[in-house]
Amino acid sequence: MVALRCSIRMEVPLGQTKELVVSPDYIRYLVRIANSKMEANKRRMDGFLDLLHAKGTLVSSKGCATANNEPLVAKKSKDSYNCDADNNCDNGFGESSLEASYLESQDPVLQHGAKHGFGNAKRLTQEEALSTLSGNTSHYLSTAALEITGEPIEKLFLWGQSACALIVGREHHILTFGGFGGPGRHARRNYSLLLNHRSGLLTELKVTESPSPRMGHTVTVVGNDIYVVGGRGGPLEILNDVWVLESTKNRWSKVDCSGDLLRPRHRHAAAAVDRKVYVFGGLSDDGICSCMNIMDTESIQWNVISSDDKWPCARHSHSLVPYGSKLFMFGGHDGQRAMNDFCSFDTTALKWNKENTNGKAPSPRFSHCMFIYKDYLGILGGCPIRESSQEIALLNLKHRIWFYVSIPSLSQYLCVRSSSVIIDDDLVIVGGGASCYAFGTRFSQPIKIDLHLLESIFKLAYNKEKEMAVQRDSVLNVDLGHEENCIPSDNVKAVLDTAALGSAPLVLQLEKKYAKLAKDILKKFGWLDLTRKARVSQDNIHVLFPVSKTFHALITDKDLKVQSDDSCIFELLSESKLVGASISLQKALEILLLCHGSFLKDELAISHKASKTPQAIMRELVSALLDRKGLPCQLLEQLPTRWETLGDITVLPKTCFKDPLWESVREDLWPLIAKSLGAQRLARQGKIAPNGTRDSTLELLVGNNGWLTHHENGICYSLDATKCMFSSGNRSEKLRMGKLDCRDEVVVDLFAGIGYFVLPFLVKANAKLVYACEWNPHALEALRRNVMDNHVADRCIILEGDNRMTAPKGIADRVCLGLLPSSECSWDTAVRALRAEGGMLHIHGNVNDSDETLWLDNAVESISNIAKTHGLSWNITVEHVERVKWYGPHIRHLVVDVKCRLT
Ligand SMILES: C[S@@+](CC[C@H](N)C(=O)[O-])C[C@H]1O[C@@H](n2cnc3c(N)ncnc32)[C@H](O)[C@@H]1O
Repeated sequence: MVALRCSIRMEVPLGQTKELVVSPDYIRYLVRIANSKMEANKRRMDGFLDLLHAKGTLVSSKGCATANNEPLVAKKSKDSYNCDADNNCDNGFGESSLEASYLESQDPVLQHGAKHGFGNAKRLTQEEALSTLSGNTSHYLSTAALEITGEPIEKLFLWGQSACALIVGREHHILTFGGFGGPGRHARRNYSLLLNHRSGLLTELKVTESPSPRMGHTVTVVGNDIYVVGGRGGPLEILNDVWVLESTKNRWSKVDCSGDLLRPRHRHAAAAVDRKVYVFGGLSDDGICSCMNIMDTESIQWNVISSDDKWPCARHSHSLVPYGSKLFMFGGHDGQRAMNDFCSFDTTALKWNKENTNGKAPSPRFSHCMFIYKDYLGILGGCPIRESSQEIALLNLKHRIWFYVSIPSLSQYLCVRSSSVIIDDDLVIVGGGASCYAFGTRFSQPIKIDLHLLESIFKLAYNKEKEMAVQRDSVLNVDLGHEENCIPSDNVKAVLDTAALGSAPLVLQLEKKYAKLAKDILKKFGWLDLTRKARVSQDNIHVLFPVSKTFHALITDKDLKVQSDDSCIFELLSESKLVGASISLQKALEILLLCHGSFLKDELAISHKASKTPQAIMRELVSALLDRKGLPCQLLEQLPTRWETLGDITVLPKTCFKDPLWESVREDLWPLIAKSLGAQRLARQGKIAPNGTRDSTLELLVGNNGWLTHHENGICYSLDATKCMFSSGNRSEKLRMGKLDCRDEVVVDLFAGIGYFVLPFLVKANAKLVYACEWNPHALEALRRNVMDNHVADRCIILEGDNRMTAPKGIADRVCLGLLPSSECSWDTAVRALRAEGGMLHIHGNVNDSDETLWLDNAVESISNIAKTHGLSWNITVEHVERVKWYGPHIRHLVVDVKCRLT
């Protein structure tokens, strides 16, 4: 049967073997509708993109679900999800812009928002994590994308693979087997890969025999052996075979099992305890399984355990992990919906139990990852993709409390059908991805998450929870009245539980009648925190004064005694007497105590603090650093107020951190800046070198290498940003070139670079052929990669060397001359490249705004003269002038489209 998938859940049958079931007219009708919908969709997307540009708010935004946050799910049949992908999508707009010139401080269009991922490749210190916590932000754990060397990273672009930890030599590695995806045409795979998560080295295990290609199988470690069970080799090939890899011998061998054999299945879950592999659930040809099959790896025998009333329901795409003699199971899909039940299987009693836990249980999901790290069980990712995809749900197995650690950068990775492996303190996530009809297939890069702070985070979260419970029970009032010589207890009620108040900003709450008096005293002694506002409480009875920590410390000092017989205090309570009166600090404190004050956390300030901008976070962190190092706070004026992102590198403008004093703290500084901006890698822009190769002088501040992939206008540009420039200011011009219709044209780009215009000509304008001239070896390396990555290499001829020597002659319909400040050196070459009948030249140049007419006249005249000297009788006209961007004060980057026609 051939059908047209015309929307997510609707299919239109078109034909079956040797027979059309609809008329050709009907097919034409469908194609017409489909095309007009695609057109309408494109217009909407273009409009959306333009709006984002106009608002200057284009930020990196990866990993999306549908509008209602439901996953886009492919259903093969009514009641099963046995599709090859859990379908969700990437919106393809993972881009932002980088400005390479003077414009970085001038053009508001380029003032794109900051990147809001909070991933951080650096291992946080405990101190940093704690300060982050007390700052009330919840981004505690650092994530880092693994930089893969050895085998191409595409080999790891798989989902439905399975992985485990394996010791090779003395080092732990990750072994991953099978899965769907891989380099070239995606397919089910059967290669075994070894990944060193520290060095990023990826190698393929050379094995003589191997299980057949598959996905949705399991990989389970038993001692030194690794067992692969079942999986799906194809729509009609559901498997139940068992293979073992003897890690010491690099040999896979098929296990000849006996006993109550496993029904063929995929998307089951497996875990091992005491040399037995336990398999639960999965999808079989007969439906979803609910049995527990146990394979004893010593007797090589399968057993099935029958269900009882506590038996969990049938499911697939769930997860199972061993912990002592127990197996914990979470989530999965029962054919109707995603689940979030959490139960355990006791491998000694062979019984299932529903687990009782405290705190909010993780949201329902399937195809997620689950792991055990020390006494924590963690869950992350899975379908449906929603906000919770940016956090790890953690269960403290001792206290049985769920808590959550938010890692916003996780949203960049599709942790769907991925594998998670714990090695030491690292959680490594390999594989995973999804496909959706609208945006195609996307695979996740391998990442690692440093878990070493988990214990501290739990303790803090736990204490905070306790503290909130204490607050809820209003037990914070500490009575001071028991002390000798103190004012009687009914006179003084101050909330003084310092530990409970922690480091939060405080307010002193007083009845309104004491407001004026208290304010005067607080002001007089500098205890009022002037950065926050005093306000009336919600009950309208009290006034809340923001107070400094010093004041809180003074008033909670044990030695503070209020002299009840000191009549002067009561006299001073009269406002008129206080004004101008000279009172001691001791007396001032005593008066305030008499006002029945209580200390509360300043919830308003806390909530403001929680939503701090990256600028504010940066200022706070750097200010503390300057303080620690004894550097002047005036340096704060050199903090950047804006930045750009290029691929995953956050690029600061070249104007920031200029003072040489910053050099002395650079080791501490750059990681802090990266942290405040949520950047994986950080760089500072340099001037584009005014040399023939227009070299980048971008300085990498955090990160090891400058290679990145930047997406713009639906094209992916890879480059080493420390070697080659990338001007986002030219974006509109790239768009304009991409909008041309070049399908019958031969184009020559005389200054191809990494493919700035070559790619729009090929990918968007569908040029028949593009000759790309370039002489910079770094740009050439990127260009070669980019034409491959954008699948246009077959229509691009790369000519290495000086275009004046290499450019073809008499064949071009269009020539692009994208060199600044001037491309005049190759105008002659451009004219000679055009066909004898003429064509179009796109001439770039930097032009003083008062000289524009002069420049245009000069261009037309020069091209006419050059044509004449080559015996070409052309009529030369200016078709269009594009003002691309301001390059410097009064200097514009212009492009003139010069049309050359045979007269
Ligand atoms: C980087 S792009 C220019 C992009 C942008 N319009 C600008 O200049 O700001 C220019 C490229 O042309 C290359 N180039 C300059 N002169 C060249 C020549 N005579 N032959 C071949 N390539 C050349 C440089 O190596 C560089 O990669």
